[in-house]
Amino acid sequence: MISFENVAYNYGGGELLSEVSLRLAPGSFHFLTGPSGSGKTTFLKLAYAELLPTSGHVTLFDREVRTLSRDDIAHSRRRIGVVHQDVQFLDHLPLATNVQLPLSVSGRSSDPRDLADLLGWVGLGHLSDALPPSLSGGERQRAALARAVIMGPDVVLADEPTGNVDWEMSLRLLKLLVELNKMGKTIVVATHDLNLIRQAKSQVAARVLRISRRRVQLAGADL
Ligand SMILES: Nc1ncnc2c1ncn2[C@@H]1O[C@H](COP(=O)(O)OP(=O)(O)OP(=O)(O)O)[C@@H](O)[C@H]1O
Repeated sequence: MISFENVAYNYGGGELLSEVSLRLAPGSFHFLTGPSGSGKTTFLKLAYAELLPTSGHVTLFDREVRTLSRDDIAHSRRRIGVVHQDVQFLDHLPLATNVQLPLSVSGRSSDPRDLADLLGWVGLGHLSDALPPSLSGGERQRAALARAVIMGPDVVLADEPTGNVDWEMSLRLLKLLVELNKMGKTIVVATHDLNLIRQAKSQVAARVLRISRRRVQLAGADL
């Protein structure tokens, strides 16, 4: 699905990530953890070709990102749903319109029943007409997840999806991500929350990637 081969990245200062080689296999579930500022968001941006590696190779769906045209990148991105750390909505538009925005932007029509099903799945069916500023943190995160999957992506990348919510809501979001994985989607969740990772391990065969001293390594079972 997505692979990194000897990837390094720097923003112009010192190297932030180096010698990153790994493969996110279809249907896999990975957590990505590491201290604040270690490069989790940067890793995710490399994984959806928002950033190109300084050196090494990132391959998306069997194609090296540097060989992709702008259109190819847009096409690949449709197969990747991203839940950003800093969830943004268009505040003057109702929740349902915000969630279906990726479809409208790509010129595809949406079946109102599919949208209702999706909002129901994330537990926001009753809030489809609500404006984003009226939503709680957990509601915003669930709306962001719905928006990330509305195009039917193969891969979901979630950056601290439980960053600003309580434990109960974290578990609810985790359950949704696990359900997506059971539907066959490849999932990567960047998180600081080791309790969430421990909790997930009883529900899904998740692997844990840890960023430490610029390297991304598979963590052992000692979380
Ligand atoms: N556009 C940018 N230009 C320059 N430096 C950047 C840029 N974006 C991020 N950085 C720096 O790169 C480092 C890694 O940032 P990144 O957001 O990837 O870390 P993170 O592990 O996701 O952090 P957090 O857990 O706090 O969200 C940080 O020191 C950050 O300040």
